[in-house]
Amino acid sequence: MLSATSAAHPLSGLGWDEDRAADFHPLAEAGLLAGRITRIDRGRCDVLLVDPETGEPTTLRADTRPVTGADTVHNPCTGDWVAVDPAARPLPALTAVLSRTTAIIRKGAHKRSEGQVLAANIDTVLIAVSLAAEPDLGRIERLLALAWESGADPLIVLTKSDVVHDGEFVRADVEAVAPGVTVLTVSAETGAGMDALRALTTGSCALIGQSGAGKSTLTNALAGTDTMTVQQVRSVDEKGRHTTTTRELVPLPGGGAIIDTPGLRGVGLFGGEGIDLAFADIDALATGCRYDDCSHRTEPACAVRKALTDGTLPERRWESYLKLQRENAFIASRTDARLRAERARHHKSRTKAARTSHRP
Ligand SMILES: Nc1nc2c(ncn2[C@@H]2O[C@H](COP(=O)(O)OP(=O)(O)OP(=O)(O)O)[C@@H](O)[C@H]2O)c(=O)[nH]1
Ligand SMILES: [Zn+2]
Repeated sequence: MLSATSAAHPLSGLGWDEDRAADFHPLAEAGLLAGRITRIDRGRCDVLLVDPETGEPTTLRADTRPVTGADTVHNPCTGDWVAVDPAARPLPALTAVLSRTTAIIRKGAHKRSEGQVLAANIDTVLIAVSLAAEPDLGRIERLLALAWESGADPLIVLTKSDVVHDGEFVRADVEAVAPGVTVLTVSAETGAGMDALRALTTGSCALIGQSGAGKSTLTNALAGTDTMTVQQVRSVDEKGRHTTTTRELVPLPGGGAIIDTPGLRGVGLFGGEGIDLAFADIDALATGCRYDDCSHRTEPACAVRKALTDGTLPERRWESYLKLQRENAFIASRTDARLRAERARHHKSRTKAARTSHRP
């Protein structure tokens, strides 16, 4: 499991470093243990930490409720570094979630304007795309925006290269929609490309992508284990059934760790900076427009429209960009409205409390 090469700290392979240790210092003084959440389900989580008696890594089941509240983005999730009170009864309990360096956050389900955290404290977001089906470039752009927004580096992994002959062509198409992002072609089946992938997954990684993209198979191949259940029946339409139901962090033999996530169907974005990074080419084009505030609609000397006319910027990509921008503006407005409502409520209850206290 965790290699013994990390003489410094048994969890350094998982990203425990001096900064985190410094953050944690006062909590350690209070008798709490530092650990990383490897999986989480309904009020409980598994935390990988160092057993204070043996000095060896061990997994402890802990209660997440003391640090769980209405603010979904700040609730503990897989990959979080946490403080555990080992003496809590009837179960050890989480008492704090350390601040995150990165986090993949998507828009929560049910059209609510809150975020759902898929994975925390990762260095690389692996976007798995199956070569067995026609790649959906729009979906890849969306996942790239989600990945960039997390603060981690995206890496695209085209899976199942053994089932196609035109893998290199697809790779060129995908590279064209992923400026600045490495695109690897792999087969977990034959092992092709897996060494290159291993070389790039030495830190903490999270795998995202559609159901059936081969995420669990990749996780198992990288981890050299069968921790994740792989879909047994492969559907003809490649949509697959959802096999992975929980996000799990699996330590990798060469150091580092991988978090497998359940297949994502519709991914709503939560935050817009990732869009700008995913469409860095459009950003760069826009600097060539005559007007700084060009809307790229009717202004003269618009570099974006020129690129659309001469085909340098494909219409599909431009539409995809506008769509994500619109969606993000909508989310931002809803989030602000919710925050405004919250503040108003808070204000109202404070005013009411003040009035009551002034009445006889
Ligand atoms: N031929 C071939 N099949 C593969 C490869 N990798 C995965 N598969 C198959 O693709 C199917 C889906 O793989 P999974 O790993 O379960 O996909 P997943 O992305 O984890 O799916 P969810 O857990 O539902 O999100 C399984 O039948 C795998 O055997 C590969 O490299 N080559
Ligand atoms: Zn313009």
